[in-house]
Amino acid sequence: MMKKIVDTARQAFATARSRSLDFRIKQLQAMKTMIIENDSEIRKALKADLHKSECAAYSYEMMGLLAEIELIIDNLHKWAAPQHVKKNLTTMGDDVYINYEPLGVVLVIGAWNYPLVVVLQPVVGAIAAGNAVVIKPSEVAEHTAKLLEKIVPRYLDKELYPVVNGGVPETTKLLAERFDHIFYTGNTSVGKIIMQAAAKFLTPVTLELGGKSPCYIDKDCDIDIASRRITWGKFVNCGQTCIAPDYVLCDKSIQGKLIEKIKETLKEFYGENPKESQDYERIINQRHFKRVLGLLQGEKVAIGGEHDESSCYIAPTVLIDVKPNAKVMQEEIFGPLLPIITVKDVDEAIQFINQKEKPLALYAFANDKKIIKKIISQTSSGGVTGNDVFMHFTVAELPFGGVGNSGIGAYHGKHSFDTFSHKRSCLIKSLSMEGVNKLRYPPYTQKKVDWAKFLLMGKVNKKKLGLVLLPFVAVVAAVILKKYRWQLAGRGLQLAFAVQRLCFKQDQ
Ligand SMILES: NC(=O)c1ccc[n+]([C@@H]2O[C@H](COP(=O)([O-])OP(=O)(O)OC[C@H]3O[C@@H](n4cnc5c(N)ncnc54)[C@H](O)[C@@H]3O)[C@@H](O)[C@H]2O)c1
Ligand SMILES: CCCCCCC=O
Repeated sequence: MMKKIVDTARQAFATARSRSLDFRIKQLQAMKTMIIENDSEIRKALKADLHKSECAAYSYEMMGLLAEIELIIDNLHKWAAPQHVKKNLTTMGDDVYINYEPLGVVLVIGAWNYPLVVVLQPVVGAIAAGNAVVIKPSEVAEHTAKLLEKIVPRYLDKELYPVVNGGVPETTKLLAERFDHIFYTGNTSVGKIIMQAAAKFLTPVTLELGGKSPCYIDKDCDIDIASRRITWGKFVNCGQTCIAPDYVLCDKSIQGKLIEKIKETLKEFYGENPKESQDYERIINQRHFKRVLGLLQGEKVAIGGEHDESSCYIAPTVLIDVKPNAKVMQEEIFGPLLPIITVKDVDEAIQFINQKEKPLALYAFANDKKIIKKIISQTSSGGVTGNDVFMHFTVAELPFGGVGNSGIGAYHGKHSFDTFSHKRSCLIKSLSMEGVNKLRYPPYTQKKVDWAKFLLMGKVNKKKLGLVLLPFVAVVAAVILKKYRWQLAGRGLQLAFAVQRLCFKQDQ
């Protein structure tokens, strides 16, 4: 069955219909219509999967997707146009450009936490670049996965963009097929499985993974503002956001104030009891509920800690005086627990961050921008936001992706188009001017090498460059001295060529 789906997509790609820019734009417009016409079904599915409110479903999933589609539609002609490049003296008369061409059949595998946008946003980029795309939503967000399987074929070309649902066995079968690119969003261990499967066919991969994204708060900082921004970023979607601040690093002297402000903010955001708030999501399933709860064991709870297994509810929870070797510090939390670890200064924070795998995001709050710049220059992460959370993710011009353990490659906006395109180097020469090519044909002489150096690399010693230019200077001088122009020009040229020959001979 998987073979048939992939073969059909490949045959459809071979018809070349997905290469036409008009076709791509029509498909993207159809996807936009799909989201608008199925607005309420999408919101219902997201509610059923993660208890997302109607507003959250729109703001965190649909809006970003619609904005991405519009951005791509508006810019596609410009991005897809051949890009002419700077030429050297030997290619001056040629047509030299980069041609953006589709890769072929792409596999997009999505995760469950933002099950609409993390599946469809890469698909938008892949369609824009002219590919066929096999779409594999996460089975863990089953309502959204089923909805996508139902609605995508109603709007998009069925052969070029099939939706395949299923769990590990189905994905394993899909991965046995040959693709021209695999774009995977999910955890790091499965990322390694994907890369291994891709290696069999030398298929390039984009791996959008996760990790423990640190959040440093300098003691000289507006704690009130920092707490509000961090509380939002940590607890939105019940902590199940790839770029959520995973843990806080701060001076012990501000820990108390931080707790107090986070408590106040939680009350403002979710009321006295977050369980009753329509804006507070749930853990995706019992397996993840148990995993997250397991990370709480033995820790000092400063805020929250309440939970209810039957509804997969875990209250926004803050842990204090957490030891660096605690269980909660060994894996990405991906749930509503915020450990605070105290450090004595920014240098200790940097050291702490650098001892761990490179994270997907990094946050730093400080009044003094130099401290933020210092952290940026002495650490590495997929992206950084200073004095806020998430914001680098929202700028389409910035590539979104990880580094090291948090991922390979990036997407969003033009970066998505690039990810799913092959940049083909093209040069078209005329069949005339064969004389110029003598330089590259045997028999080779030092004179030819010197000319090649000059023409290709612009490499010539100043003395020699002066001599090369001498004939032209002589001509100009002769023109100025109108009276003797032809005689002088002739003599000048003769003289210059004689000196030049002498010079090249000496070098050989
Ligand atoms: N970088 C990003 O953009 C981004 C976005 C969302 C989530 N994430 C990360 O994803 C992780 C959470 O997602 P998850 O991994 O739990 O999602 P998941 O369980 O939905 O898995 C992701 C996909 O991998 C497939 N899969 C699972 N096991 C597999 C296997 N053994 N072989 C082949 N395919 C398999 C699933 O079918 C699914 O489609 C977190 O680490 C989070 O940080 C990253
Ligand atoms: C507003 C943040 C959305 C992030 C979605 C991708 C990561 O989980």
